[in-house]
Amino acid sequence: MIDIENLEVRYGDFTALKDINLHIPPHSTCAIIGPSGCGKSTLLYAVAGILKPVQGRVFIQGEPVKKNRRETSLILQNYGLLPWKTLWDNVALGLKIRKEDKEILSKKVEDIISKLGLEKHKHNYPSQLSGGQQQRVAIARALTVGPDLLLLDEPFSSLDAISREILQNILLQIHLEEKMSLLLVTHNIEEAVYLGQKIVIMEPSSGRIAHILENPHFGDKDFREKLDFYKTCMEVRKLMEKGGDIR
Ligand SMILES: Nc1ncnc2c1ncn2[C@@H]1O[C@H](COP(=O)(O)OP(=O)(O)OP(=O)(O)O)[C@@H](O)[C@H]1O
Repeated sequence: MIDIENLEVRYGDFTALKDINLHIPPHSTCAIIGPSGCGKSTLLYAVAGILKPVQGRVFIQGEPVKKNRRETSLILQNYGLLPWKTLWDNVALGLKIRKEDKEILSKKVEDIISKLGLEKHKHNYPSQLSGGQQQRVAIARALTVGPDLLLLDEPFSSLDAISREILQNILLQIHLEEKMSLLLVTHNIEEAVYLGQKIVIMEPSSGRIAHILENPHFGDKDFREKLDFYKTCMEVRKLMEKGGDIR
């Protein structure tokens, strides 16, 4: 699905990413974790085609990455909802832009609103919704266009622990049902371990990957209640604490 080869990204003279090599197979998930400023969002934006590398390449499904790839959906931290549009219209936005047939659009929007448990609020505006509901709307909007790759930048960082877990469950369910690949940036170890089939740990400040961990327990909806979950969280924590020493 995603192949990153020797990627280097700079902001002016500052090197934000260096020597990034990563393979993410089709229909799989990957969580990128590391301290603030280590380059997580930069990596996500390079995969989204928003940032151009100075060296190296990113391929999606064998094609060099380009901005506005139709089958890639990006969800940002601030949800990106239009405050003057209702929940229904916000969800419909991507399909309207693509000039989808009205009847098909309506059916797709209703289906996804129902899947994400938002029916009761469909005529409300974003300001009338909680943070968790707004995040669900952002996910619903991203899903209407049928992406094969969903990119998420700290999607649940502003939510309380329970709302966060509910949305993580929804995301896992959608991934398991629709087989869409997920690439997720997070600060949160539990989130990375629950949602990452592959967990990429970034070095604190060199812009490099410190470690890539395969997560054999990924996909178990009850994983959080199992000892292996805590063991994997501890493993990630230790690797993060070792920081630059682990390469
Ligand atoms: N537009 C920019 N111009 C210059 N430097 C930037 C720019 N955007 C990010 N950086 C720098 O690049 C580095 C990586 O930033 P990035 O946002 O990718 O980190 P991050 O790991 O996502 O951080 P956070 O967890 O705080 O969101 C940081 O040192 C940051 O200061």
